[in-house]
Amino acid sequence: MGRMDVNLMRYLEGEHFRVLVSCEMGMKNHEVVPLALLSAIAKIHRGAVAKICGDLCKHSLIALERGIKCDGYRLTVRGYDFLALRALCARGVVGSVGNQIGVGKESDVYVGGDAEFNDLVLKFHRLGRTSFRKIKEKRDYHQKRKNASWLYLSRLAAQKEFAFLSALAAKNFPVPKAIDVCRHVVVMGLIDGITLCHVDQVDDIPGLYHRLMSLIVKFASHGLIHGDFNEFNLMLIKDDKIVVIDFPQMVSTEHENAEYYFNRDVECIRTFFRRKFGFDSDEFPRLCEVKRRHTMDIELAASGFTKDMQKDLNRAYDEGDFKAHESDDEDEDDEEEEGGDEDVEEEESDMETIKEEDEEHDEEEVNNEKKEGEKMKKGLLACSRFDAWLDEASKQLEQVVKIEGDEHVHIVKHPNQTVPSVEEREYESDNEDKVPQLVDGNEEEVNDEEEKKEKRIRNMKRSNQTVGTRSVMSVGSTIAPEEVKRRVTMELRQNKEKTKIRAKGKQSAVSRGRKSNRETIGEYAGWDF
Ligand SMILES: Nc1ncnc2c1ncn2[C@@H]1O[C@H](COP(=O)(O)OP(=O)(O)OP(=O)(O)O)[C@@H](O)[C@H]1O
Repeated sequence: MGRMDVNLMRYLEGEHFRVLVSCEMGMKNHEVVPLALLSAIAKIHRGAVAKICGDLCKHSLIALERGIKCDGYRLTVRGYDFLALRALCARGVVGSVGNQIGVGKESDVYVGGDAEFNDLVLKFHRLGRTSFRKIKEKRDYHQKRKNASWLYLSRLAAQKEFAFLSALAAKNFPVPKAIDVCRHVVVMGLIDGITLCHVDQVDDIPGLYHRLMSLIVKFASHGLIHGDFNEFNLMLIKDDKIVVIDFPQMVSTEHENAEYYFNRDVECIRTFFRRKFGFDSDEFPRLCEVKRRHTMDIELAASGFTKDMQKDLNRAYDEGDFKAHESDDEDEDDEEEEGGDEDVEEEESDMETIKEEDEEHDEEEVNNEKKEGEKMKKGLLACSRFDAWLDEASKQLEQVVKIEGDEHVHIVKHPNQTVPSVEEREYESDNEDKVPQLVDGNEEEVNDEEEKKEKRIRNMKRSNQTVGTRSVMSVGSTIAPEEVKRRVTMELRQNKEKTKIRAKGKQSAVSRGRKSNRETIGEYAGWDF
């Protein structure tokens, strides 16, 4: 029994714990949590999560598991301990962790201290650890809660113990003081004594025997049967007083096997006294003789620790089976209806926020798609307008060719064109060469005479028509208008046929990652225990 090494906690940053919590959340529904899901839950970039996971793996807080269908991380026992301790530290309940003082079948018990260094006990429930490896063969995604997790069972055990400790202390039963519970850790008062199994000498053996039998009767009169009342779960303190430290299988006196459990408890004590102290007594209580005065069993049943939880836990204790709370369909329905504690609610709300954000993201995408669609529409519209314009232009071109005949010149009038001023006209005539012209490589072949003719006609037209400088088109080209039209339409068609450019490299990976995240999160049916 050594010391718990918690030094590492000092060096872990907020993001480390964020990823740890995400792993815990992911493990509610998954056997292993894929990196993509971790990143989605933690809302940290996948690259950063991968780095953090590397750190956490190095310190055995999580472990990378390679599955048949997918690789992913699982929270280790140490990681779960750290999560609970951190939360308890944050609450100001725990200030230090010391030596291990006890190790049971289903728990590790450490002595610790609060912020003022007052002694306390930290009991880490480890339910299912004995058969933990069994599940490895079937490691893969959970089917709802078909495969129980040790996280669930350990947490249940801790909740139950805390609920019972608090209730029993309130009725003046000799039990440790219940301080707090977080995940699988119960914080309770330290009992300064030794377990009965280690006691070799007692001053008043019959007195101790009677005190123990009275305690069994007191439990029964409150409607409870301990179920595991033996020398390992009893501690002897100053003045030979007894403290009960563990009650994993406490049942109601209304239980169908109540008598059997009651007699078993009585027999345990009788056998122990006979074996250890050679003390035998014919006086021992019987359940039928006990008068029931309180209904603690009913109160405890209503304390949030539901029947199904109890069933799960008892099966796990009885069978020592990791999959103990794997339930048949009927049970599962019940659990889904009844299950739910504060922690779960918190995590559900966490998940809801994640879902909401995802929905927002979806909406954004839909909006983006709409926008893109509109853009495309506009593009197409522009295209059809362009086609129309092209037809119009080519018609006009043909007309020009017809009208001008061998003059080769035409002036197009634009509806928005205004009549240029005299100065403009003079300037234009002076800078005729600078006017944008549609020309081709055969321009040199145009002889001076033709140029003069053009100028003459242009001046003539200007004097009669409303013409602007920018509307001037000089057709000195030898390319046939049909050919121009053909080339332009061909170019247009080619543009249309161009395949959509796909995002490649990093950008593509990011969008693929987001898509797969959404799909993975979509698999959740909410936290269901
Ligand atoms: N409040 C406490 N104060 C002092 N010691 C404690 C306290 N609780 C537990 N221990 C020590 O830890 C040991 C194990 O505790 P406990 O019996 O509760 O664990 P367990 O896992 O339920 O054990 P098992 O199921 O094997 O009986 C005890 O034998 C006792 O020595």
